[in-house]
Amino acid sequence: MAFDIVIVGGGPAGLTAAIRLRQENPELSVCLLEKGSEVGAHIVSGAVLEPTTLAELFPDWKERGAPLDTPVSDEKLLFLTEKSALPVPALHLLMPQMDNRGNYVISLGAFCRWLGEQAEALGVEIYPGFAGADLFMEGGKVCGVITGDMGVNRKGEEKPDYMPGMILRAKQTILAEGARGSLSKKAMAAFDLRKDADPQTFGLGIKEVWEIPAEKHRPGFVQHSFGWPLDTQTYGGAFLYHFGKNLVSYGFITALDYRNPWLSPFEEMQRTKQHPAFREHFEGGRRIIYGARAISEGGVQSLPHPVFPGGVLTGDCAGFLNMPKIKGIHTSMKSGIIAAEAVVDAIQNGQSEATSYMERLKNSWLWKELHAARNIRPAFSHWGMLGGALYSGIDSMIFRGKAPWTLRHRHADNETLLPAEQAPKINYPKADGKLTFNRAESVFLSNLSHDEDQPVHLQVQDMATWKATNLARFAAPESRYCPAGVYETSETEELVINAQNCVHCKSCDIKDPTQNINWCTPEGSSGPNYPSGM
Ligand SMILES: Cc1cc2nc3c(=O)[nH]c(=O)nc-3n(C[C@H](O)[C@H](O)[C@H](O)COP(=O)(O)OP(=O)(O)OC[C@H]3O[C@@H](n4cnc5c(N)ncnc54)[C@H](O)[C@@H]3O)c2cc1C
Ligand code: SF4
Repeated sequence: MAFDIVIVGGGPAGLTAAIRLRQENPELSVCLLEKGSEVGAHIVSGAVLEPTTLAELFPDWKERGAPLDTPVSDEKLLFLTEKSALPVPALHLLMPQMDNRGNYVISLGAFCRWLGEQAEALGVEIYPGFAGADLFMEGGKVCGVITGDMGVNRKGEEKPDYMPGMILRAKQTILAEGARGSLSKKAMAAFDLRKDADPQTFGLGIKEVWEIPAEKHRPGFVQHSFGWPLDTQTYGGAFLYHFGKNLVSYGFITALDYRNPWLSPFEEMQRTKQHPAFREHFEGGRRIIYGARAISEGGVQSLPHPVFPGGVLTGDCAGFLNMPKIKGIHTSMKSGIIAAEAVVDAIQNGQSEATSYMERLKNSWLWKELHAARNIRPAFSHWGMLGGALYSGIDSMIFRGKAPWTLRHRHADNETLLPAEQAPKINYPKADGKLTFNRAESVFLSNLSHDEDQPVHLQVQDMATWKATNLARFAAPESRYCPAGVYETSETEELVINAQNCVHCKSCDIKDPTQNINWCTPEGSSGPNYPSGM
């Protein structure tokens, strides 16, 4: 099949790019692939939306019925100790990036479904349930993508319902796969796009949605925390947003450059709910959805060159997220708009590379915003939690993001673990089944579908390396960082992979110490089926 443009990924970046392409030139044929069973099925986010880019895309978004129903009404940033919570005073002055006035708490899944409808109304062809499994290369150039085979058994043999992958040819391919995209990783390696960039650094966001009693619901209330339970060298914290009809979105982000291999992001997330500042929000409620996803935290200094022969990178797969704001929706959407305009330009001028993308990015508010935010995340890696918090106050209030230096990211996340014997073990409390839960009960709420009789999509290249490094040196850290309990160590010290539980967060691809685990796309439609509240 041949199109002018193929987009891989139906998140905010890909859908926005699709819409802008057709707004710019309704003659262009645009196809969008989404590996989830429908648009929104694999989407995980907080999500507080800054509506700036949406207003650029559709100035009449209100009349079009965009699902932005809960304006932010009140917000708090708390520094937690084990028993107490200190609110950061004069928040908007000290940390202007945390100012959420004018923003909305949304379900990003519902928002993406709405964007999908807008795209289809403009003539974009959306194919949910189809994963982009490989880049289609010809003459050193990306000429489209190849979708995954369907109907292959665990041994790699064809089943009766076998359907080979399709080649979708395109003049330009827009990769919009979100953090640690599998095709984006291939494109970055094939064209050496990261050669001038700092290592990308990621966080793992784990999230639950709760339904709580109406009398306790405070629509638009936003709370963030830092400090306890993480140690002072680990970056991260919790968020809690009241939205929709008696819903609360609660989650915890743990930076994946953490050092202690005994740390479990899932357990950190569970135990934070027991803190008095969070606990009260869940009392009398019930947990209805669970999910997890990596985010790209590195900022502007970790961005790869986003243009390659035949295509571009947009959104979180490049790393357009503003970490101090904990926001990547409006930035991903903006990169989608800019990418679309550059791609239209390239096609109209018969160019194979959308060379104007970089220049357009550099002239945009997106670049200014990311540039101003660039030193805050690395400050926490350099000076720990308190030093980082102090630096971020100084950077925001005195330098206003214009400090004449740029702090670098020195390590990739897979390089930071200490040997297990040099790190303190962490005793996590047992789940109580009411407020806190174990992984198996949690993954049940991700509504997974995954045919077990298909090739394992978590490819461990070399089991001997796993034994010598992961098991012997780091005490099998994947059994703790995987939020879905996919990895277990058997009694005979073999690695067991429960691939059917994978929620596609991509943390194993990022954090595995020797980069021995490669996350590949499973059959289309596999994975979570998050409902609209997510
Ligand atoms: C827990 C958490 C909380 C967050 N909170 C906020 C917040 O409050 N505000 C905010 O602005 N941002 C927040 N973010 C960040 C925000 O969600 C992301 O920055 C944003 O969703 C990135 O958009 P994207 O389109 O680049 O990628 P994604 O949203 O990740 O979408 C990528 C899509 O591509 C699909 N895909 C991937 N690979 C393939 C493939 N090979 N073939 C086919 N389909 C593919 C995926 O299934 C997915 O649907 C949060 C993120 C997390 C994880
Ligand atoms: S197997 Fe990997 S990608 Fe899947 S849920 Fe676990 S850590 Fe995430």
